[in-house]
Amino acid sequence: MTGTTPAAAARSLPADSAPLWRAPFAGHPVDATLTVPGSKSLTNRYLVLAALADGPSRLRAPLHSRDSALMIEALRQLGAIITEVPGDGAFGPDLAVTPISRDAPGARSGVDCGLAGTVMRFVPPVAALRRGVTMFDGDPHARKRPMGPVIDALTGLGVAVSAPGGGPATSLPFAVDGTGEVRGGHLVIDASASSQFVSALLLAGARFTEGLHLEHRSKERPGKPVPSLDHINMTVAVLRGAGVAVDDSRSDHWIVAPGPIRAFDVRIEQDLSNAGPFLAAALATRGTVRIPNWPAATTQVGDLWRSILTTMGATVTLTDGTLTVTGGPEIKGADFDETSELAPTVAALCALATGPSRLGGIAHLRGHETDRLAALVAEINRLGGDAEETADGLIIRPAPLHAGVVRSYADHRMATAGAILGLAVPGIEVEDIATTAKTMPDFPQLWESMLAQGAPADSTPAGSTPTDKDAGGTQH
Ligand SMILES: O=C(O)C1=C[C@@H](OP(=O)(O)O)[C@@H](O)[C@H](O)C1
Ligand SMILES: C=C(OP(=O)(O)O)C(=O)O
Repeated sequence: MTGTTPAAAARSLPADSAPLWRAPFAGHPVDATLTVPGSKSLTNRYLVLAALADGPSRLRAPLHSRDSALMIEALRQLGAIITEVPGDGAFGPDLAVTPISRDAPGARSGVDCGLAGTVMRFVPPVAALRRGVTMFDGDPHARKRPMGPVIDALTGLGVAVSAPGGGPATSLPFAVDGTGEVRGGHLVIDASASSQFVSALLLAGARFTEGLHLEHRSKERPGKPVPSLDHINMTVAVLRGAGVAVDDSRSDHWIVAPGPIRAFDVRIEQDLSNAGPFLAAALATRGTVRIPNWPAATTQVGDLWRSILTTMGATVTLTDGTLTVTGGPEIKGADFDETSELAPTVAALCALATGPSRLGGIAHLRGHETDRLAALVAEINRLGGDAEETADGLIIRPAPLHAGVVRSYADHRMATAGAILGLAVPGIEVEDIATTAKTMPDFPQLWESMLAQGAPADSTPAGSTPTDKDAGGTQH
C-alpha cells in the first residue's frame, strides 16, 4: 500500500467546512487486483437474525464500518451479546452473537441509527419484541429519511410508537414501547419509498406470534412498485437459510410462517456494490481491475455490474471466481432501469461517457443518505457536466468536465462518485472523504493502493499531496 492516510491527505479547514481530499488523477490505465470488505446488507441482516435466533451464531468476514457498528451497538442495547473473535477475513475479526434473551426484564434503551437505513428500519421491529421502551434517533439527515411505513406497521400490529413529546411519530426520533410479544398477522404497507420497510418486517416476522402476511399497496398510485426488489429477495434468502418458511410466490405479498430462527455460522460475501467504484476505475482509465472471490451465485444487487459495465463498453469476464473488467476505448452512454444503490457510481461513469445516458426507476433515491438525484445533478453540473433530473431518475449528456470540488452531502456513494471522476479529470477534490466510513472505512487507502499497483515507475499518486481548499475549483 502506498500514499498517505486520508487524515494526512486532507488539510485541516475552518470548523464550518469539511476537509477536502484531492482525488488521485490516474494518468495511466489502472492494472490492479483487489478485494473489498464484507457486504453491508448481508452483515446487517445476519446481525438482526442472529439477535433473534434460537442459539449463538457466528458471522465470518463481516463488514466493519459505521453502519455495522451502529447495528451491533443497537442490538447490544436490546440485549444481544456481540463479541469480536479472531477470524481469517482480510478486513477485521469475525463476530460471535448470543441472541437477545426472551426472558430479559424490561429496560429503557436508546438506539443511535446514525444515517443507516438498515438500522433505522430493521431494529424497531426487534425492539417491539422485547419488553421496555427503546428511543430511536440518528444524524440530522436521518430525521428526514422516510420512516412512516415502519411506524404505521408497528402501530397496526398493536405496538405503541410515539414521538418524544408523546404524540404520534412519523419519522425519527421516536420511542417503541415493547411488551415482549407482537401479534403479527396480515398487514398492508406502502413500501414504494424503500424496500427496507418490507425487509424490516420480514426479518422479525417469524418471531411474531401469528407470523406475518405482508402486503405492499401504494397509496399514491395503484401498481407503484417496491424499489430495490433485489434487496427483498436477499432478505427472503437469508431467512430461508435460517430455516424460516417464506412464501413470496405472489407479487407484492410475503408470508412468513411463525417459528424459530435457526442459529447459523455464515461467511459474508464481499460488498459487490462497494466493488463498483473500483470496477468503474477500469472504464475511467481504460485499464483492468480484477476482483477475486466474486460469488458464483449471489443475492447482491452488485452482481449487476457484470451487465452494466459490459453495456458501457467494458470487457467483463468471470473466470475461476475472478471478475475481470477491462475498459474499452470509450465509455458508452446507456439507458438503465433500477440501478438502485449502484446509481451514483453509474452516474459518475455516465458523466465521463461519450454518449447520452438515462437512469430510470430511481425516484426513491431522493430519500437516501441525501437526495441523490439533486446531489448528482448539482455536482456533475458544477464540474461543467450536463445532468438533469427527471421524475424518476437522471439524464446525463456528454460534456467536458473541469477541475473542482465534489460535495459529498455525508453520502458515502457521492464521495466515491467524486473519486471516480477524479481518476479521469485532473484537479477534482472531494469534500469529506471520511464519510465513506459508512460502509468502507478504508476506501481512500484501498483507492490509492489500486492506483499504485501496476503504476509506471516514475508516477506519484496524485492523492498523496495535501490540498488547498481553493485550488482547482470553487467551493459553494
Ligand atoms: O436492505 C438493504 O440492505 C438496502 C436496501 C436498499 O434500500 P432502498 O430500497 O431504500 O433503496 C439499498 O438502496 C440500501 O443501500 C440497502
Ligand atoms: C441507500 C444506502 O444506504 P442505507 O442502508 O442507509 O439506506 C446506500 O448504502 O446506498
